[in-house]
Amino acid sequence: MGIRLGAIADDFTGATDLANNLVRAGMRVVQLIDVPEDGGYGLVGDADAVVIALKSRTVPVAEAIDASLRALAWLRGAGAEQVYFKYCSTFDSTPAGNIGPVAEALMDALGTDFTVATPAFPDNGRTVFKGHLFVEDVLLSESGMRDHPLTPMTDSNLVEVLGAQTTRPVGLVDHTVVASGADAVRSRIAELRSQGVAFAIVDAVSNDDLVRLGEAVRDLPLVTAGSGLAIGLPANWGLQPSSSAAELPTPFGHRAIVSGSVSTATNRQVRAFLDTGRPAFSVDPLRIAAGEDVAGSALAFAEAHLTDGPVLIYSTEAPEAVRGVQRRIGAAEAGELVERTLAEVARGLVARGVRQLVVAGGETSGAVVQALGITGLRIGPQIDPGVPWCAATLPDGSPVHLALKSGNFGGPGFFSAAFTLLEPA
Ligand SMILES: Nc1ncnc2c1ncn2[C@@H]1O[C@H](COP(=O)(O)OP(=O)(O)OP(=O)(O)O)[C@@H](O)[C@H]1O
Ligand SMILES: O=C(O)[C@@H](O)C(=O)CO
Repeated sequence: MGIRLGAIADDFTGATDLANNLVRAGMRVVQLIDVPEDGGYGLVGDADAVVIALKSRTVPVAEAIDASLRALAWLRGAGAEQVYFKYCSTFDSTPAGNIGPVAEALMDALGTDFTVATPAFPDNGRTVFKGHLFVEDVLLSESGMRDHPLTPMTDSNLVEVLGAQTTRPVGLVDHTVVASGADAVRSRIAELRSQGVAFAIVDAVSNDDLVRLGEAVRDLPLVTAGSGLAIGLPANWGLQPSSSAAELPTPFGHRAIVSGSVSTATNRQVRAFLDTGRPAFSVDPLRIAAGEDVAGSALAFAEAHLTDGPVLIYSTEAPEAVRGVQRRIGAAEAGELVERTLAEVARGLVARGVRQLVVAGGETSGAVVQALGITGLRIGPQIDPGVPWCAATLPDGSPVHLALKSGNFGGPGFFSAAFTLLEPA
């Protein structure tokens, strides 16, 4: 039997976020890092859903389309009955894309003329009302996303934002319809379709809205969304929440955290961890740029402290300090140097017996997972909304537990809470 749902996520931590919501709603899920070469269908096992993690959010449009179509072909080969294109709950994109152009390419490949779009994820404060996206209590355009270096979001009206990225008409299924139930949503979709509308932004302010929407989109070959819509889909295959969907092997080994995220939530989490007095090593990008062996120093520090871990290795700094570094050595250069160093640190930690590793930051997670040679993740229990523990196998065959945290996810005590969750009850 093939998989039920095949998903394509435009970044690493976003893929884990989606997989987490599917698991919580009852699906067994495998997350793959990029499209497997040479088939690789053996990785699927007994999974109900496969999420392929791409790094396509901010690459040139043609590259994003190409990677997404390769992922689609693989998922269809695995038997996917429905396809889910996952983007960020803050709709991270520019007028050039990549959400609109990728969605259009997937629609064409699937031979469908219509899909829905909603980044709503109420558990993390993302809601859509009258087509406008809110982050907690403020409009997207008034949130921190307005200053994002790559995808500044200065318009909260998603009908307009998506409209600028696609040649096809964009409509709205508004909240009065969603609140009336799945049949009302289906009727509205039929009406929009008859008017030649190709995309419908769908309002959702609660999990109940997403469950109703999930039921309504049962027969669409393609859905596009943040991770929120995932809570409404497994029931379409008769699957119900069950703790066995999130079972992972027993964890062992040393514990560490690698944080290259510079987001507000991670800054708070690093401060809270430092306040506990546990061992922590700060990675300074300027020392890396000066040619010092910062990874070596970090690993020497970690080695001395792993037995009283978790140990934190972090480059996380407040925006002011990050801007200062970027002015000195350039944003792209700083990012690359830090990612390379933290990836080397992660490899060294694993070589020193770390088998429970938390990584903070989407780009950082991508660099770490690639450096560790991991090709797939089995999704386990949720630490905080959007962030589960995962189990993976290293190239030498040994197991490792990983938690890949999006920059803005998780409560202040996330780092300590993550390890507590793995302890026997
Ligand atoms: N102190 C620093 N100075 C400059 N750049 C840094 C510093 N620390 C980390 N970086 C870079 O900033 C980028 C952070 O991106 P990353 O995606 O890992 O985290 P994030 O943006 O906070 O989280 P997310 O993308 O999950 O929302 C990386 O390229 C990282 O290498
Ligand atoms: O949807 C979200 O907010 C996250 O899964 C994400 O994509 C962060 O990069």
